[in-house]
Amino acid sequence: MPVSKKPIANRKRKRHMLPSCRSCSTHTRCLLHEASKQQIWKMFTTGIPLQEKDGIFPRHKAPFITFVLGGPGSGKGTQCAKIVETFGFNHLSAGDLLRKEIASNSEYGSMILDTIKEGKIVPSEVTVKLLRREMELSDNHKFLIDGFPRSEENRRAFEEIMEAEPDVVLFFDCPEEEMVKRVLNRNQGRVDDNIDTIKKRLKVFEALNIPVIDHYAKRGKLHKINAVGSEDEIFEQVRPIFAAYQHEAK
Ligand SMILES: Nc1ncnc2c1ncn2[C@@H]1O[C@H](COP(=O)(O)OP(=O)(O)OP(=O)(O)O)[C@@H](O)[C@H]1O
Ligand SMILES: Nc1ccn([C@H]2C[C@H](O)[C@@H](COP(=O)(O)O)O2)c(=O)n1
Ligand SMILES: [Mg+2]
Repeated sequence: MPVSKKPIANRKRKRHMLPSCRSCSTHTRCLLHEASKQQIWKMFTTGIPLQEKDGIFPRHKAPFITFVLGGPGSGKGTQCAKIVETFGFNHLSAGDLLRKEIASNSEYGSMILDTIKEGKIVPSEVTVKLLRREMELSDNHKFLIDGFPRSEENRRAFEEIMEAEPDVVLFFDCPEEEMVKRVLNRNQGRVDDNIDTIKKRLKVFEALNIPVIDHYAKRGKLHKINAVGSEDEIFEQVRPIFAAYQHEAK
């Protein structure tokens, strides 16, 4: 499933619209440039436009963040596609971003591949860095963050690094036997779609993801969806959640 509708070339161009350091003409890393990016992020998460003197193009909208949770094969990606179509969100799948890192032979690629094959969770700083990069490059302030946070460590890292919390958390609640059936029928060539890895992923989901779900339930942010039924039936439970927020998220 594509992570972004925009071609890479356009996304790169957008990054170049960001100001470079005042003291150099390149976009290479330097302390001033890093500070400038920090300012952009601060503004992005607070929604407070920077002043003219900051030398940064102002963005006026605070991000609207939805976390999409559920076990392996519960239908997160399928429902995200429908939410994008109906409500115009930018869909960021943590799993897709990690698989892209593997495919691009990045410095973390082999570690990510080993972790995914084992059904375990990739260290949070890697995943949060990938999400943050996509969010910084996005023109769209409405984000669906699919398959994240997978653990309390993921959740805390996001809150600390991004200085942001989700507005909405969706939980697709699906029985294990249904999830196993769906994953084994998925046929997308994923290295983790085999019975051994699925069993491990289900254990990791119970041990690490359920506490995150409980956390957001206690904070009144969780929307539990019954993930059994046709795709359209499930979407009819999702639709009113975003319809209610549509004004706020615009
Ligand atoms: N309501 C549904 N009924 C039957 N099959 C479904 C339903 N929703 C999705 N599927 C199918 O189940 C499989 C898993 O769905 P999907 O990839 O959306 O799950 P996921 O939660 O994103 O899984 P993962 O965490 O492994 O990425 C896909 O083949 C999808 O077409
Ligand atoms: N926050 C995340 C999300 C995903 N991963 C790894 C481990 C998952 O089993 C795999 C596939 O994710 P999915 O496409 O099923 O959402 O990616 C992770 O480590 N941390
Ligand atoms: Mg998925």
